[in-house]
Amino acid sequence: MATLGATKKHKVTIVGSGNWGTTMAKLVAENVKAHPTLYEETVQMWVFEEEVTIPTTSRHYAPGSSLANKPQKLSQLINTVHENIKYLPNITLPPNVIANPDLPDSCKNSTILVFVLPHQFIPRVCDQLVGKIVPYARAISCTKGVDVSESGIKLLSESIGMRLNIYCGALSGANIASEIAQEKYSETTVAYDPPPMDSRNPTPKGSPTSSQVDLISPSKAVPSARSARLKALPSEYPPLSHENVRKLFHRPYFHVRMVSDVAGVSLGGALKNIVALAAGFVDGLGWGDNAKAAVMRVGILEMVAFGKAFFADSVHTSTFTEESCGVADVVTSCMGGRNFRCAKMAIERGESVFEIEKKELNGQKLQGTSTAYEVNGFLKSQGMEADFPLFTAVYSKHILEGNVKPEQIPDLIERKD
Ligand SMILES: NC(=O)C1=CN([C@@H]2O[C@H](COP(=O)(O)OP(=O)(O)OC[C@H]3O[C@@H](n4cnc5c(N)ncnc54)[C@H](O)[C@@H]3O)[C@@H](O)[C@H]2O)C=CC1
Ligand SMILES: O=C(CO)COP(=O)(O)O
Repeated sequence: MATLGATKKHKVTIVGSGNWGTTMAKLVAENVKAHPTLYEETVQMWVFEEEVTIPTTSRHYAPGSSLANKPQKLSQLINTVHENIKYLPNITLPPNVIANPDLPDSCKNSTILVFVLPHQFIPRVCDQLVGKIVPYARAISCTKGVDVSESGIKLLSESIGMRLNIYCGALSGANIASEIAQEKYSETTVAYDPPPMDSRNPTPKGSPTSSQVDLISPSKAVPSARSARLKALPSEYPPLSHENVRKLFHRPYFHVRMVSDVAGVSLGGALKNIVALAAGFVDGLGWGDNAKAAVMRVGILEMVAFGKAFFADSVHTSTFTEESCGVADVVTSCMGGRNFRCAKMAIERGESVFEIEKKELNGQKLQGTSTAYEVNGFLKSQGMEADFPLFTAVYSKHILEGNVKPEQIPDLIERKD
């Protein structure tokens, strides 16, 4: 897409700086540098500030220095050594990543906000940004989870969009962050359904009209959520077409497929974390690959069924089967994801997943446990727990602590018809 007439460039902020957040900052910073007509050269990365001490195993540990063994602010350390030694150790960040602990300041005048936070922190972070961002900003949610409240279930993209009155797409895929940070090949799916006023493309045949698209419309699952009117992206900025959004994320080692199914992409990433816990439980019992495959098969069916039941108007089933954010993410997460690894360790050591998370993840957060809890609460409210036996079994075992033993999973997920 040509940038003819554009006099401004997009400013990008990564909202989050964990394992995936820092990896995102790295690859986006590489891309803004590669596309200087579209994007400003520096990328802000909001850091939830904490004090860290450089571990003796770090390449930045200098025994005699005044900073050795002294707690330092994580944001300052990142800007000094160009590494997030706590959440993404041993990976050098490009110098155009600027760590910033001040949330509104990090997002000031940014036209693109990339949300990469554990999902439980999204509401509070968004609330702090209300009125502090440009009204025509656009967001992409890279977070995996859902937002369940008394009013129903929302995708995180919906939740971010509604809280901030902006458009929000989603990025999700078979994406173990540490592999991507090391520039090992992987694929991802970016769902971005740009309003025609952003893309400045002639509206393709069969597409919704401008007046339909410039509303943030909640899915049917949230009947009471409000709709908000989007503010057009000023014409001084390059259009946010699929092509230009792709340029922000695509790297030679990180291949992006653009789609329009925001609901499918968001749901796949959220629900696969429940499946990964189940895979960890059966692996922890020493049951081997066949058991894991059985759990994955049932989990994928429940993911599709969940989309059809609660997001029927928006989800395309093919997103789960054809794109990286569906089956491929289930596979990688059930082989090496944190949810899988912690669930497996929990069974092997006879401890709860929560204890393992605290002991083993050094501040990183699991999303499967809270998602299992939230999805179960929603299913219960719909009287549909029995329709999702795998999601229900994971919740029963690990949130209610011992109602169900992992050995019971095969019987619980067996179809009764
Ligand atoms: N790590 C991975 O391989 C991948 C992660 N994701 C998703 O990305 C999202 C973010 O995960 P990661 O970047 O891996 O984070 P992480 O789990 O590595 O780190 C936790 C982050 O939460 C922050 N934090 C702690 N307390 C906070 C608070 N009160 N308010 C705000 N932030 C707080 C910490 O500073 C840290 O940045 C999750 O939804 C995850 O499922 C998606 C794909 C890959
Ligand atoms: O989402 C992921 C891989 O795509 C990472 O999953 P975990 O959070 O379980 O590590």
